[in-house]
Amino acid sequence: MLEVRNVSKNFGGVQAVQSVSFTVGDNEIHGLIGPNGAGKTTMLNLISGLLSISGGEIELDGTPVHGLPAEQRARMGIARTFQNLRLFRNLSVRRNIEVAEIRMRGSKVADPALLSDAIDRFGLRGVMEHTPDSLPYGQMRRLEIVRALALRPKVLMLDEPAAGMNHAETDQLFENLTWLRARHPCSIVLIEHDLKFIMSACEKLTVMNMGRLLATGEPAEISSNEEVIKAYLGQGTHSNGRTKNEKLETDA
Ligand SMILES: Nc1ncnc2c1ncn2[C@@H]1O[C@H](COP(=O)(O)OP(=O)(O)OP(=O)(O)O)[C@@H](O)[C@H]1O
Repeated sequence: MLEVRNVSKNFGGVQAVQSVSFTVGDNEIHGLIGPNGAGKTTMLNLISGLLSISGGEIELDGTPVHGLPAEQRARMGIARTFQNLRLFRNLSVRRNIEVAEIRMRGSKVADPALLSDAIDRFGLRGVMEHTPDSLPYGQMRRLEIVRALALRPKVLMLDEPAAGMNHAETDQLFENLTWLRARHPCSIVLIEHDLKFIMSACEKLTVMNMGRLLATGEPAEISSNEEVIKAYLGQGTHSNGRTKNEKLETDA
């Protein structure tokens, strides 16, 4: 179980995260949502250790992790993908996966069967010797997820995994995450703007707005929460589940 308690982060005068608390249960798919600039990516960076907290506590299975370096947290099972992909562009897909494994575990492949199954499931088997740049965007995002599995995560954090994907790819991603949880039980924390995806994929949601916690609970509770509707959902949802803001950004 991942517990975030009263966590804050200041960048100089900017209070990006202000005393936010939420809990991610074992084997739960938990969505982190909110408008642009709400502090979602900052929260993922604080949990993974890319940034240090200004206040509060983060615990994994009762062990405080907020004082530990990112690599140690990764070894304990906190894995993630990035909003802007961070793949080794000059290495093959195979090496990208192996490097993650070597760096974090000190052994080549900790769970070869899991990785092999994930490579098949996420459609990477036929492109193992290709470099990431030669792959369609959706496949690069899938590679990031498989690479994170090399750490055999307890908590897998995905920053906008459906960004840039078409409807068919988003549906496939949903099926893949369902498959993954059955194959390798772990908690999944998802940042996503695709509300249709998030509402069907997640069992719990945490909503942030301007650095603060707006609400945390089950999707049905959240979608009828007046404050959430006012700050986020009420921005106008399009048929693809995206908000007006995003549509405008896409159009720009
Ligand atoms: N390294 C940084 N230095 C200064 N300010 C930062 C830094 N990183 C984030 N911020 C600020 O913190 C706030 C929260 O940003 P963050 O990227 O976490 O939001 P977000 O909810 O992930 O937004 P989006 O949905 O657009 O990705 C914003 O005001 C942002 O400008």
